[in-house]
Amino acid sequence: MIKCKDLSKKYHSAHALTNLSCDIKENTITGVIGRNGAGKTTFMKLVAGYLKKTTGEIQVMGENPFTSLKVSANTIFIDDQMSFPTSLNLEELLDSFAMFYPNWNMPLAKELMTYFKLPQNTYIQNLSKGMRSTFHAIIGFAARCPLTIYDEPTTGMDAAVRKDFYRALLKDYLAFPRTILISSHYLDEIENLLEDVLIIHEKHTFLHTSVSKLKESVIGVKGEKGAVESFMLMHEKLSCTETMPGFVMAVVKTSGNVYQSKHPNLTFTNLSANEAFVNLTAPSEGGIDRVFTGS
Ligand SMILES: Nc1ncnc2c1ncn2[C@@H]1O[C@H](COP(=O)(O)OP(=O)(O)OP(=O)(O)O)[C@@H](O)[C@H]1O
Repeated sequence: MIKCKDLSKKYHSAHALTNLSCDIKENTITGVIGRNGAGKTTFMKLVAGYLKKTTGEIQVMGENPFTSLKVSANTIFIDDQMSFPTSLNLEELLDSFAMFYPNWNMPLAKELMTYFKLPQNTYIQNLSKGMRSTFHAIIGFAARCPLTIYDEPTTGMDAAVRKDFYRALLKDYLAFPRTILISSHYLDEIENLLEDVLIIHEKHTFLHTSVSKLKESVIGVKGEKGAVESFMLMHEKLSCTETMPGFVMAVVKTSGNVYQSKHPNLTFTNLSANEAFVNLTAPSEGGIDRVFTGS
């Protein structure tokens, strides 16, 4: 569905994305994950054809998305910047979407509006931030576009609405499989939804893999400082914190199985996808604590 090779984008002289490569299969849900400013929005806007690449290759549905009617007719991009005519109420907006999107599912849109208590006779400018995001999400579900891109779709949603949104996303995907890209800073909330993650770090592809492989790529090791330090000699250390005097908890990269029986004096823990991501992309040892050292 999406193939990129050495894709780069510059805004004037500023590099927003550098040599990103990936191959995203049809009918998968991929989390586009990265720290602030990593290049996620830029990547997704290139995929949607909203931006023109600077160099490299990008093909979506076999075409250059920037000049492709096929891509624009089969893609929806949901973010908090969507703008609509303010003279139309929500019901009239839904009617207009039905004209744009061939797979539009009006009964689903109306049921979701009722469930999320969005009055159809109100206007977009009268919605709160979270309600507006919910309305955008409903458009994403009901449009049923073969390529559906959500850029931080849960902005402003409270925890209960976010939970419902994720559940609705999964249910709707199972009912109508399509290719979904979703960027979020809440990887811990969405990791169960995702098949793959595309981690963009410092403006290029850092990792494109399954969620389970991401989790397997790191491990937590706890124990007496000396024992952990000897273990770390054989593995790439990502972080190490003292838990109590003489004892530490480290996170290391693993390239294969680590057997507890071979290290009886250490305790190994599996990390969540989010913990793995945070450790793999941590800026430097010491983190924020370093800023306050001595101040
Ligand atoms: N219109 C623009 N002009 C100049 N630089 C830009 C523009 N848009 C984005 N950038 C820069 O490109 C880089 C990538 O931005 P982008 O918005 O793609 O990141 P992001 O991963 O979506 O960030 P966030 O998680 O904070 O939303 C950043 O360094 C940003 O400052």
